[in-house]
Formats: sequence, structure tokens, C-alpha cells
Amino acid sequence: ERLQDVGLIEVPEWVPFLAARTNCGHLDEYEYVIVSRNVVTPDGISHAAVQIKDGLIAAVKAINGDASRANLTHAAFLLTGLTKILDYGDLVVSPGLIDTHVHMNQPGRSYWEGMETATNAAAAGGITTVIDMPLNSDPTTTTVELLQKKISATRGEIRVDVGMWGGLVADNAGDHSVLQGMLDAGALGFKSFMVPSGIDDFPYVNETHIKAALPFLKSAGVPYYVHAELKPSDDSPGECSGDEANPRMHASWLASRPPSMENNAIKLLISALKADKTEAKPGFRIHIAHLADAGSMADIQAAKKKGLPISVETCPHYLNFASEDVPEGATQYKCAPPLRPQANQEKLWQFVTDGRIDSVATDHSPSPEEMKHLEEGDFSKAWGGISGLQYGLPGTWNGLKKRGAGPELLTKLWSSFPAELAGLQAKKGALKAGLDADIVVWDPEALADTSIESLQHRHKLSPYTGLPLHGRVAATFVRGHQVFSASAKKPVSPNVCGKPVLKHQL
Ligand SMILES: NC(=O)NC(NC(N)=O)C(=O)[O-]
Ligand SMILES: [Zn+2]
Ligand SMILES: [Zn+2]
Repeated sequence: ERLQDVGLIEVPEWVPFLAARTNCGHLDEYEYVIVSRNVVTPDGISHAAVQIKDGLIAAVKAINGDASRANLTHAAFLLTGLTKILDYGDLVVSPGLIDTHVHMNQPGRSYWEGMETATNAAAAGGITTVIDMPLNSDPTTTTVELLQKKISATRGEIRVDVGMWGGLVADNAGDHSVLQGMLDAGALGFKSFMVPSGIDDFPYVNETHIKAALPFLKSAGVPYYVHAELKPSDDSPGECSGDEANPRMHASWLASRPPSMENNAIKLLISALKADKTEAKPGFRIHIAHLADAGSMADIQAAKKKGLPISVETCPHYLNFASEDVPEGATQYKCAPPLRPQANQEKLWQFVTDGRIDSVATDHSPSPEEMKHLEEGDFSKAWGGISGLQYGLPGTWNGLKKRGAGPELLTKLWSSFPAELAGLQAKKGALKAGLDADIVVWDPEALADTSIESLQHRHKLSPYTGLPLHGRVAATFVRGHQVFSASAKKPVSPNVCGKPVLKHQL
């Protein structure tokens, strides 16, 4: 009888037969309905029933007529004939978030974070797919063999789906067979640094390397993710003076990484793009990681206007914290590029709300607390990286809400654009029939739980702790598996419901 049921549902041919018949997570059912008055569909927000079967979205059915709060369950039953109905009332039901910039640090540095704790945090934060950076695992992910090590490391660990970026470094930039090998093994695209990364086996690339790699990346039709900061030129201010020489002040760290470092790197990337005449296949773009300097937006915007394939992300920490407000010695706020002044932050918000910034990602880059040197509070010694994976949704929504934007913008920034960036759009990033049932249910009016008790990260030092941010996650579903439910006794399901997301399986 079940086999016949499967035949009734129209799903694309690539969907494996009986994909998710065994269930994982908090729910026993493999076929059920999620209903709410605020479902974010590609056509806007509506009263709708999302029908889920075998891990996929079988249908999204609009509820016409009486969709009063009390009638939702009944309306969903009439529309679908199913009796397992999760009625979320007025909560927002939207595509799960895709965090394209995460350092999980496994294999090799699981004591910095690890896949289990990272994906637990993702589940609690409404993130259904994490794309892992090729560093700070040890070894880094710069060859086929090393990528395979990382794919193997997911086994028995991951609570949400996990994709991987390959590392494009000085050694392999010109070796297209190595790069192609990583794509064949499942990498979704490549990541480079243009400054020292803090990890010895992840050397940064220069203009020559970038020019050597571009023809390959363009013809392969894969994204090139870049940490865009260039070392200051000889005539830049360099050493800081006066108060700023105090290494316990964030201002000292800020002064050592001026906006010109970002701007020079971005200019170099744009000129390399202009110079390269290889035809770009769809899927190729340069994606500027973690833009902190709002002043660089003019160059990015001009390049976009010329039709160059370039996009840009920022991170919740640049949107929520400003340099002036960082307490003395509070190295949990240290990241690169650094948090910039308040005036810059407001401009970033403007670019997020007007659509000029394409995506938001956490750049979760945690380390053991000792590496933050909190007792000395020395910004020059502390590991650069902010721990914020669990707070991507509230860290973005809180400011969107304040500025009058709706959940559709959150979905664009965190689900639909990231899916397209990583080439996942045939499977993820929207609530529509045939896609994976990756869903987050959240309360836009309630404050997120930012207590240490509910924090899933391995290390609990995070600048978000205790911050009042709107956007409380109620439930998270990965391919139909309910991996998080705020109302469950143990909200994060202990089951390993995630799968690696590999390019050849898309
Ligand atoms: N090695 C890192 O994790 N670096 C990261 N560190 C930050 N952002 O401070 C990054 O993405 O640049
Ligand atoms: Zn970076
Ligand atoms: Zn990063």
C-alpha cells in the first residue's frame, strides 16, 4: 500500500525511491502536514498547508476562505486528507536556513568545535544546511584525499545536512586536475584567502594564483568564495598610536585592519574578473565573504551593473556589534575583518534591506576559550573568529524587523540566495513541491533564547549571550525529520539525521 502511495506523488526523477521512509528526529510519521497563517512561499506569505512525504515537500496548498486561527487544523485536513497535522498558528513557516560560511574544524580540531556540536547548534538555530569551510580542520581540505577525509568525518556526527567548500590555495590554484578532482568528490565550489588565514596549511593566494584559477572556475560553473582582505600597502598607517596602541582595546585591532584592506582586495578581484575572457558557465560567481566595510559596496555595485558575476555576504556580527561598544579586553568580539564603527554598521543594514547585500552567513569560527586569551584581554593574541552559529536567524531578523522588513527578506538572504550560490536550488532553499522538506518554524515576535544553558556550541564564549534578539525558533525540520522542537523535553534530537550534500548527487 505504501508503494502505491509513492506512485501518486509527482516528484522529479532524481529523487531516490523511498528516500526517507525510516524516520529520524522527534516525529514518527513520514507523511504529515505543517500548517500556519504565515508560510513563506516563493510567491509571498500566505495561509498554507505544507504537505510532507518521505522527506520531500509533496505540495504547498494555499488555504482559501476561512483561515482563522481556530480553523487551521480543519482546513489542513480538508486540503490534504491527512490526520497528522502540526498546527503552528501564526508562527512563520519558512525554508530552513543555509549557512554557507561555517568552520566546524573537524577532522583534526574537533576540540575547537566539531560536527556534532556545530550541527546541534544549527538545528537549534533553524539552520538545515551547513556548508563547511576548507579550514580550520586539520588537515585542511585542499586535495581530493583530504576532502574525502572530511566527508567520512560526517558519519555518525551530523544533525543537519552538510556541504563542503574545497580549498583553493597557492599550491593548487594552477592545478586544474586537483580542483576538478575535488568537485568530482563532492565539493560545491572553492574558497580562498587573500591574507594569512591563521592556519599554516591554508596559504593565501595572490593575483597570479587568482588569475590562474579563474578560467577553471568559470568553465566549471562553480562559485569562488573569497576572504577579501589584502595586507596594507607600505604607505598605509600600519602601527597604531596613542590609546590605540593598547592591545586591550578593540580600537587597536580595528586600526590594524583598515577598510582599505577590504577595498584593495575587492578591487583586485574585480579587475581580475574584468581581465579574464573565459566564458562563465551558470553557477560561477565571485562571492565576497563577510563584507565589513560598507565603503566597498560602491565598487561591488558598479561591477554588478557591468554584468560581472559577483555577489556579497555580510555576517550578523557586523550588523549587531560596533567597534565603539566592544568592552575593553572582550576578545570574544575579535574577528577579521574587524567589527567597524556604528556609522558603518547602519550602512550595512541599508545594503541588507535594499537588496545590495546578497546573503548573510555566520562565519562561525570558534576556538577553545584559552585561545581567546580573555584573562589578558589581548586583542593581538586572541584567535580571530566569532562564535555565533546558533544565532544567525535572530541576529538577522531582529534588525530586519526594526527596519520594517518581513520574513521574505530573511528567506532571500538565508535560504534562496545561499541555495543558488552553492548550486542547491533544485533541492533546497524554498518551500515548493519536489524540494527537500527543510523547514524552520519561528516566532518573529518572541525573543530568542540566548542563554548559555541552551547554547549548543562546544565552547560557550559568544558575544551574543544574553542579547535580546527577536526571532525564536520553535522547530526545525531536515528532509522532513524534526531535528529540533522547542517544546520537546530534549529540544535537539540526539539522532544523526543529517547527510553530506555532495555536488554529484544534486
Ligand atoms: N581561520 C578562520 O577561521 N578565519 C576566520 N576568522 C575570522 N573571520 O575572524 C575567517 O573566516 O576569516
Ligand atoms: Zn574569512
Ligand atoms: Zn570564515
